[in-house]
Parts: sequence; C-alpha cells; structure tokens
Amino acid sequence: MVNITEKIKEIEEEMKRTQKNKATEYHLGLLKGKLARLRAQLLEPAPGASSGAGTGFDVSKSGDARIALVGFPSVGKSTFLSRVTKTKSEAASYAFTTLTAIPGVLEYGGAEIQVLDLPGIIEGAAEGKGRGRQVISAAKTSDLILMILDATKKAEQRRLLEAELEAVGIRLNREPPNIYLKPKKAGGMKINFQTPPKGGLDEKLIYQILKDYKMLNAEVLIRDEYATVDDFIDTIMINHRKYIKCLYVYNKIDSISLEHLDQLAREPHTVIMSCELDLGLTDVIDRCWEELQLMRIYTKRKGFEPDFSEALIVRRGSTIEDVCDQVHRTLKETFKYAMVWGASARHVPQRVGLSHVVADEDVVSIVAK
Ligand SMILES: Nc1nc2c(ncn2[C@@H]2O[C@H](COP(=O)(O)OP(=O)(O)OP(=O)(O)O)[C@@H](O)[C@H]2O)c(=O)[nH]1
Ligand SMILES: [K+]
Ligand SMILES: [Mg+2]
Repeated sequence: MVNITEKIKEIEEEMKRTQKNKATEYHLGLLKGKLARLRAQLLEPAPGASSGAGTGFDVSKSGDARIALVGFPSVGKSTFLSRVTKTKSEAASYAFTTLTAIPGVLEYGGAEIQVLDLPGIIEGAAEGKGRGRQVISAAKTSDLILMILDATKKAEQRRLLEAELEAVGIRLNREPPNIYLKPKKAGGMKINFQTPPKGGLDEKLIYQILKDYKMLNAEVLIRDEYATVDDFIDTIMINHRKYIKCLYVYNKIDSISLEHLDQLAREPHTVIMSCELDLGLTDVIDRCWEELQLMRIYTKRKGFEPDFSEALIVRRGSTIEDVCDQVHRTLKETFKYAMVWGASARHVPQRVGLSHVVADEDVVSIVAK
C-alpha cells in the first residue's frame, strides 16, 4: 500500500517537473496513464479485507434514489440531514463530529430519497487520509452528490474537493467520453478518428498508452474531435469510472455579504442556503429532485378515479414498460394496451403500447389481455 502511494507521489512530482510542450506530450500522456492505473490499484480492497461491512459505511440502499453529502469537515452536512429528514445526526463546531455514514429519508412528491450524511473529508482523502477512501466509496454509490461547501471559506475549497473525487474516478456532471475502444485477441491496433482531432490525441499517443496497458490488439474510434488524453484514459479505465451528477451547495450564507452571496449563486450547478436560518432549504430539495430526474406516475383502475395517494417513481425517459415493471415483475406478460392521461398524451386519454414514453404526473391505466 505504502508502495503504491509513494509511486503515485513520484509520478505526480515528475508531472509537475515536466514542462508542457509538444516534445513532452507523449511522456506526460504515459505518466497520466500510469497514474490512473496506480490510483485504481489503491482503491482495490486489500486481500482478505471485508467490503466495508462493520466499519459503519455499509448502509444498504433504500428508496427511489440515493444522495450523498460530501464536504470538508464542519461545513454543515449533519445539520442539513437533520433539517431535511427525521434522522438526527450530531452536529458540532469541531471537525469530524460524524464518523460513520448516517442515512436519512427525504420524502418528496411521493418518492423516498435516501440521504447519506458522511464524515468530512480532507485533502489527500483519495490517497487514504482520514476515512477518505470509505467516504468516497460511499459517494460513488449515489445517484447525486451534494457537495456541501462553506460560503465563508476560500473559493479554492470547491476545486480541492473536486480533485479528490476526480482522483478516485468520479466524474461530476459529465458524460462518458465518446470514444469506442474494443480490445481484441489478435489483429494489432486499428486506430481511427471520425474527424481530425483537436484535443491533443493522435495515433502515436494512443498506441503508446495502449501498449503501456499491455493492450496490443484493439480497435479504437475517436468520435469526439475534442477528446483529450484524459478522456482516452477514462475510456480504458471505464470500469473504474463513475459518472455522477453533482449539485454544489453553499451553506452558512447567513455569515457572508450580499455581494458575495450573489456571486456564489451564479456559479453553475449551484444552490445557496443557511441551515441555521432555515433559508433556501426547499430550493436545495427542489433542485435535487430536478437533478435526480425522477417522475411520479399515478395509476388508475378501469372505472375508478386515479389513485393520487401513491405514485410510482420512475426515471426520466421511462416507458410504459418501465411503469409495468414498477407495478409487478410479470405485468407486461399480460399487457394488452395502456390508456394515458397527462403531458405525454397527444390527446386524452391516449391508447398506447409498451414503448410509449411517459411524462411527470401522467395517469396510466393498464389493460391486461
Ligand atoms: N453560521 C452557520 N453555521 C452553521 C450553519 N449550518 C451549520 N452550522 C454550524 O456549523 C458547525 C458544523 O456543523 P455540522 O453539521 O456538524 O457540520 P458537518 O459538515 O457535519 O461536520 P463533520 O461531521 O465534522 O464533518 C456547527 O457548529 C453548526 O451549528 C449555517 O447555516 N450557518
Ligand atoms: K462538525
Ligand atoms: Mg457531520
């Protein structure tokens, strides 16, 4: 373990020493590839180690989605959890008040969203400082990361925290690179670009990185002209990457100037709040709901009024088939057609099949054979 950490440090230092220019491009690319491999190794559980069971981080997933609260110590993560759920998580002015993962349930529009309060992380968390690694592993299992930031602290906290998450393979508010990579048993390397590359990748660099990963037979198609060497390494390491949405939440706005507050609120993917004064919390929750892209679908039995007391929760883009699956595993086997009232219907009610895409708050009546 110490060895890997030391190797990582060495490579990071070599990268810092190396001037960025055309001549060092390949060397830097290879170093990035090595670094990615070592970081993935660092996250592999030690042989014989348990999966985190018994360490206070093995909270099972429940509800319709999971939100993880990630941040430096004492930014107000536990205060937030206690405000928005019925769970009470101890809050205090000293760092590392929270030592394990504490789950709470946020009820919203008929959905139950699990909110996970986590210990604060510090710089170097990705390399295992504090409980950084467990915290980050827990964050990796979430559908949305709420990055809680202290509005009274320096602006760089956001970048530092992002770097820690990046280092363990979490990619925030991004899509996987548009690169096709298929390892083969034989046939050498076939490297193609859909359009001339503009992001710094070229055939030689790709070849060298793949060789360094001991991939000598592969088919590569770079579909995105702006793809970078980092994107290419992410594609090789795709099984170690997690693409997660992130909402940046600045807490403690009760303690900053109006100008500063206004400036923070304009940053992308950002919301501001004060847990102490109970300001902006409903905004935060509304934004979480939007980011999670969940929808409520109400069911209706033939001859009855729709049942608005209980919603089925599905992801945006879901079809009648997904709705059936939510009701019962075998429902679609006897499915004949569905009637739909609401925003997705061209006229109400509309008779539709399994592939019809539903909208938030649609009413659906399923007719069986
Ligand atoms: N001024 C101000 N203080 C707040 C606010 N929210 C929380 N605090 C205070 O900030 C301190 C830390 O709050 P916690 O909820 O323990 O923070 P945490 O992020 O859970 O901390 P750790 O578990 O130690 O990582 C406490 O003294 C809270 O009372 C806020 O909106 N404004
Ligand atoms: K604290
Ligand atoms: Mg806490």
